[in-house]
Amino acid sequence: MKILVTGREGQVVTSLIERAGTLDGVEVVTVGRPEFDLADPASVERVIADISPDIVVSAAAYTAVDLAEDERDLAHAVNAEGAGAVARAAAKADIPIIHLSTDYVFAGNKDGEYLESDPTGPIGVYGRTKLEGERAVAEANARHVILRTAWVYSPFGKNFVKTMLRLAADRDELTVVGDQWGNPTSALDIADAVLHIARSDRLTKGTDGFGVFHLVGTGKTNWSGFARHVLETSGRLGGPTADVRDIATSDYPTKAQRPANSCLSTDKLFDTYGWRAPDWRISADYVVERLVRV
Ligand SMILES: NC(=O)C1=CN([C@@H]2O[C@H](COP(=O)(O)OP(=O)(O)OC[C@H]3O[C@@H](n4cnc5c(N)ncnc54)[C@H](OP(=O)(O)O)[C@@H]3O)[C@@H](O)[C@H]2O)C=CC1
Ligand SMILES: Cc1cn([C@H]2C[C@H](O)[C@@H](COP(=O)(O)OP(=O)(O)O[C@H]3O[C@@H](C)C(=O)[C@@H](O)[C@H]3O)O2)c(=O)[nH]c1=O
Ligand SMILES: [Mg+2]
Repeated sequence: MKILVTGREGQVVTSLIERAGTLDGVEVVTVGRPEFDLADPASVERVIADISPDIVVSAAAYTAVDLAEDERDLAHAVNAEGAGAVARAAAKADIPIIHLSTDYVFAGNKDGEYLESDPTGPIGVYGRTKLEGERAVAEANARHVILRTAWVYSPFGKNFVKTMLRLAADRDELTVVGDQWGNPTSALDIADAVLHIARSDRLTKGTDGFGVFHLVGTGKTNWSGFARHVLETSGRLGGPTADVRDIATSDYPTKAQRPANSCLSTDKLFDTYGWRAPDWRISADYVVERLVRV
């Protein structure tokens, strides 16, 4: 099976290359700039047609949440138009698409976990453009699996875990917001789920495996709880550590507003595909271990 993944150095694409390497009969081909630019729909169509994959995994996106507030047009071109172009090219080739989306499509004012059927209501440009992307994908290709994930970290690229470890190397105390709740998710777990779905009969032969699904680490925390866990594990392994002090969102001004609660229920994915992520602490420990033992 030949899987085309969009993006070259992103967390999810890098994790997919690593995890697919453990499987027989799975080939991952990555595409990225300059030949494949989501802001240039003609390049998207050309490259996907040339490679002629069995399935497309749409993992590339404009992910700079704060910068997106100032670069609305680019974020829209990449996350909405670009995603639509990828799904259209897959439809033309008569193959399914697995597309990555985000918890930031929700407003964050629900009590408890969001279901796939809950109303969306993004409160920032990034979330808004990702929601437009979901709609463009669904419209362009009936054979779509849209995976909303959240708070992604990994040994690769830029992410919150690496930021906390970097800051802890120079400071004794970090201040981190304690009033935004969500589900930390390892990109390596996302890769395992994507490969499981891509190889499942439900996707390749069935008709009930399409739609929107939530895919996040099991268990919830807030950003300060996440940071504290990461730095405790790191300290235990001899890596950088620091105390974490809870602050309020209002004490950490950012350009973009973020949801206060974007915890997602993963029952639909489990019921449909039989896959659930490990407890977020288990996955976080594995990544921290890799990061501090280099
Ligand atoms: N990071 C997170 O916390 C979360 C991410 N998601 C979603 O998951 C998916 C994967 O995220 P993640 O791996 O963390 O993303 P990263 O920010 O690590 O990587 C983004 C990828 O997109 C590529 N890219 C950006 N702009 C373009 C463009 N114009 N044309 C082609 N490629 C482009 C980058 O290319 P290059 O390799 O050249 O830099 C990179 O490979 C995204 O859809 C994201 O919205 C959802 C929830 C949380
Ligand atoms: C670095 C730092 C951040 N923070 C806060 C800011 C923010 O509310 C929270 C997380 O910061 P980040 O900038 O890493 O998070 P952010 O870029 O908002 O992460 C989001 O990225 C996009 C792509 C998604 O799709 C989301 O699921 C989510 O992962 O922590 C602190 O309180 N203290 C700190 O020292
Ligand atoms: Mg320190």
